[in-house]
Amino acid sequence: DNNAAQRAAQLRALITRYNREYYELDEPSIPDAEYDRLFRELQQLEAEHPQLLSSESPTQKVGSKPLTSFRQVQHETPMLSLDNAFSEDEFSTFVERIKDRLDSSSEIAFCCEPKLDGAAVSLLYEHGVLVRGATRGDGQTGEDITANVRTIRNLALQLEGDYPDRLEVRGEVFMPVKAFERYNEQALARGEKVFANPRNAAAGSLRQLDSSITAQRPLHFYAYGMGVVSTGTTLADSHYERLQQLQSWGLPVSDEVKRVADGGSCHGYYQDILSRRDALRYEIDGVVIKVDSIPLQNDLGFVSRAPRWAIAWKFPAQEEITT
Ligand SMILES: Cc1c[n+]2nc(N)[nH]c2nc1OC(C)C
Repeated sequence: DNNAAQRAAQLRALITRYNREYYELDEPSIPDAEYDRLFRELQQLEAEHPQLLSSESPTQKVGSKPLTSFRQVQHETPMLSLDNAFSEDEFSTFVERIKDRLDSSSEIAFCCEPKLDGAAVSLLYEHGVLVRGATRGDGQTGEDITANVRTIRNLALQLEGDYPDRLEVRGEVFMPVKAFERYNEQALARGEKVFANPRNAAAGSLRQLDSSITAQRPLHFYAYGMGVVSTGTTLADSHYERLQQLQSWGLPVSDEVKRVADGGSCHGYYQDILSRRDALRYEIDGVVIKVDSIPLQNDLGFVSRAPRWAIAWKFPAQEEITT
């Protein structure tokens, strides 16, 4: 609406002037915190009204003074961590414990996913528009990295289909291996810092205060779950089908996700992904096995911050490649 457009124009003029003061006159007329507030207000306006976004905006140009800190975000539902299994026996114990708790003799379906070695994020879409990105932080409080997640190469800024009014998507931001190697080569040639591994590259790029630097990093995203979803939305009662719903709304999900009929079949999935580990476009450090039924997940609940209904089954550590 046009008062958003007027406010955005006013902010662009102010920030452009403060950039000039900061870079050319080296005598900023306002404190950093005030500049940060205005800059974030413009970023937020542009996130909520994509039509206001222009390449001329100071939020899109390298020359803008970087933020001095990130704002905090309180996750409406905690972003959980995962218990680990390091062997077949430990995984089998996980399955047996679930069967005992559910007192179910019938088989339980599981959703099997690759465990990407990147950085977990929460993405909030309102009326189909990406309005906020946040790091996991401590699970309760994360950092607002909206400007940075907007630079992710394969991310929909606008959803499609019959998406909910309000949808929080959770997933992993990662740097594909080839892009990581290319990035490091170029950084080395420019005498700049190289990253030890794709996980550090993704996490480091997301925590960049200057989003125009993040924009130069080839980041990707795969969704693996939902956070808050507006009431009245009909969601599948299968995790696997919920991931398909996310795909139908235009969100990327790894094509290695599979649903299997019982705990025994997870071993085959683990071995299959392990055997193809070096051929995958992204680094993984295991697989994540989840009870597929949402009602059963709710019956099982969580222990402290890790769900009883999911486990990360980790691979043996790869011999460290030294770059
Ligand atoms: C922390 C986490 C990480 N991952 N990674 C995948 N693929 N799924 C997944 N789920 C997670 O947590 C949910 C089980 C809540």
